[in-house]
Amino acid sequence: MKLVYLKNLFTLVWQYGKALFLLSTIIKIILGISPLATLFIVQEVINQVTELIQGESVEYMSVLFLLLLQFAVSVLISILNHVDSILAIHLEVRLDYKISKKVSTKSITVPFSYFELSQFYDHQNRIKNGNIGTRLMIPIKATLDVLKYIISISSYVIFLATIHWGLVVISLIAFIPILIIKAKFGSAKFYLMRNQTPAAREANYITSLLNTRQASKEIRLFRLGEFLLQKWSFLFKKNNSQTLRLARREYYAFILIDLFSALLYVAASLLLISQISRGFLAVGQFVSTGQAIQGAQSTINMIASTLARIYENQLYVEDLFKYLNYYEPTLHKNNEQEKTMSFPSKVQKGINVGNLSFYYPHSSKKALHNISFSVKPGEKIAIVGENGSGKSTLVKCLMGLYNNYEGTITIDDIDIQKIKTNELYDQMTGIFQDYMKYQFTVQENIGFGNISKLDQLQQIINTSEKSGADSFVRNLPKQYSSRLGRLFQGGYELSGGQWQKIALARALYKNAQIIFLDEPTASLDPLVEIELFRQFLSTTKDVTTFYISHRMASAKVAEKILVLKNGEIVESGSHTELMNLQGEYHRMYQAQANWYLEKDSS
Ligand SMILES: Nc1ncnc2c1ncn2[C@@H]1O[C@H](COP(=O)(O)OP(=O)(O)OP(=O)(O)O)[C@@H](O)[C@H]1O
Repeated sequence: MKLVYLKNLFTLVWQYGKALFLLSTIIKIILGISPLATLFIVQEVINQVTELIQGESVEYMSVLFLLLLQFAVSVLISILNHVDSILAIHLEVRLDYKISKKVSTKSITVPFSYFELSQFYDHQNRIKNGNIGTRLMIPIKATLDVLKYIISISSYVIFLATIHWGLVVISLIAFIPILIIKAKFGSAKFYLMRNQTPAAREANYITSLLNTRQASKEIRLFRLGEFLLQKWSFLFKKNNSQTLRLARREYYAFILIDLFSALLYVAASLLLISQISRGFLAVGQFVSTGQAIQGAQSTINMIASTLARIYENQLYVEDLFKYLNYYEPTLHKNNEQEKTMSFPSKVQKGINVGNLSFYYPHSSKKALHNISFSVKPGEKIAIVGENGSGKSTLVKCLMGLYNNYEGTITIDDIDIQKIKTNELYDQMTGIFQDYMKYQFTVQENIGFGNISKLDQLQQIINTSEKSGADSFVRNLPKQYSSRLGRLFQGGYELSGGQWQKIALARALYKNAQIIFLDEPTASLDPLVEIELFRQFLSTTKDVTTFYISHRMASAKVAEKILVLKNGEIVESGSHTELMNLQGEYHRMYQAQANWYLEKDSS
C-alpha cells in the first residue's frame, strides 16, 4: 500500500476542510469509546435488576438513574452518528468541487498532443468514473472509522482481559485471515477495473453512438443497429463475466471466514461456560461479556473490511494523483517558465518555417517532412494537397498546438516555442475542420472568439455580418439570444453551412494578426464560398491568413500557394506560377476544372 498518496489526500482534506475534519475526528473518538460505556452500564443495570428480583436491597433511584444514563448514551450516539454523516457530506461536496476543478484544469492545461494518447484518455476516463468527492471520501471516512474501531477494540480487549486472557486471544486470532482475504480482493477488484477500462470505454462509446441524434441517421440508413448492439453486448458481457467470476471467488472466501469466526465463537462460549461453572461470573458480567465477544468480533471484521476498503480506494487515490501529475516528457519541449518572449505587437518580418518535421505521438510515420517556407505579414497563403498530405498537421504546428517537432517556426525571428502561450493565442485565431457547435446562444457562439468581449453585442453583430451569419440570425426568434443546437430545450438547429458561418464569425471576432482557416467553407456552395472569401480577404488585409481548401478556385485568390504531398512541400508559388509549372498543382486544378466543365455540359 503506497501511503504517500493517502497522505497527499489527507493534506488536501486538511487544506480544504480543517474544521470539518477535526470535528469529525473528535466525534469518531467519542463513538469509539461509546461501546465500552454501554457495556458497563448494561452490566450494572442487569446486576442491579437481578438483585432487585432476588429481593436484595437495591436503591430504585439508582436503577432508574442507570436506565436514564443508558438512554442518554444511546441518544448521544445516535445524534453523533447523524452529525458525523452531515459533516462527511459537507466535506465530500467540498472535495468534489475542489478536486473536480483540479481534474478539469489539468484537461485544459496539458499540451494538445496529450489528446492523441489513448492511455491519457483511459486514465481520464477512470478518474471521472463516478463522483470524485464520494470516491475520495471513502478512504477518509474509512481511516477515521479505523481510528474509531481501534479505540472500540482496545476497550473490548481491556474489558475481556478482566474476565479471561483466552477471550482476548480468541478475538484477535480472527483478525489475520479476514484482513488478508479482504485486502487481496480489494486490490484484485481495482486491477480488474483498470484492465477493463479500454473495453468499458468502447462499450460506452457504442452506447453514446446508439443514443445520439447525429449517429442515428447513419445507424438507420446502413442498418448498423444490430451490429453495434452485438459489439456492445460482447464488450459488456466480457467485462461482466470477469466481474462476476471475481465476486464468486470473493464470496466463497467470505463463507470460509464466516465458518472460521463461528468456530472461534464456539471456543469463546465454552470458555465462558467454564467460568460460570466455577462461579467467576455474575449475570450482568456474563451478558456483557457475551456482548463484548460479539462486539470484538464484529469490530475486527469491520477493521479488516475497512482496511481493505482503504486499500482498494487508495489505489483510486493513487490513480487520481498520478493523473493530476501526468507528465509525458517527450511532449513538453518548453515549459511555461521558459516561454519568456512576447508576441510582436505588429509583425514586421513575417513567419519563417525551417526544416519542419513532425511525428504524431506513438506513430512511426512522419506526418511532415522537411517543410521550409516564409510568409510576409498580411500575406494570404493557401495550402492545398490530397487527403492525408499533412495540411491540417502543418496548420496545427504553426498554431503552436504541437511543440514536439523538429526544425523551427519563427515569427519576426522569435521561436514560437519561446513566446508566452497566452500571447501566442491572443494573436492567432482560426476555424478547424471539426469546429465546435456550442449548444449556447448565438452571442456566446460568436463571442467565445474573444471572451473578454463576450458582452459587446454590436461588435458581435458587425463580425457576424462579415461572416455572412447575420442574415439568418436575424430571422431567429430571439436573434442573438437564441440558443443553438438541439441538446437543450428551446434550442434551434442550424444547417451545416449556417453553423460554419457562425464558426467563421467566432474566428473573426478576435483581432488577431494571424488567422488559420482549415476548410472553413466546406459546407458552403462554391459560389457562396468564393464570394465569402473575397469579402473576407478585403476585410482582413493586414491579417496573415493560412487557409486550407479542397476547392482549387478558392486557392487561386491566394498570393502564395503551398502544395503538399506525403507531408512534403512539392511546389509553391502564385496560381499563375504553379499553372505554368504544369506540375502537381496544375494536375489538381485541371482535374477539378474538367469535372465542373463535364458537369456543366452533361
Ligand atoms: N491524431 C493523429 N494521430 C496520428 N496520425 C495522424 C493524426 N492526425 C493525422 N494523422 C496522420 O497524419 C497525416 C496527415 O494528416 P492531416 O490531417 O494533416 O492531413 P490533411 O492533408 O489535412 O488531410 P485532409 O485533407 O483529409 O484533411 C495522415 O497520414 C494522417 O493519417
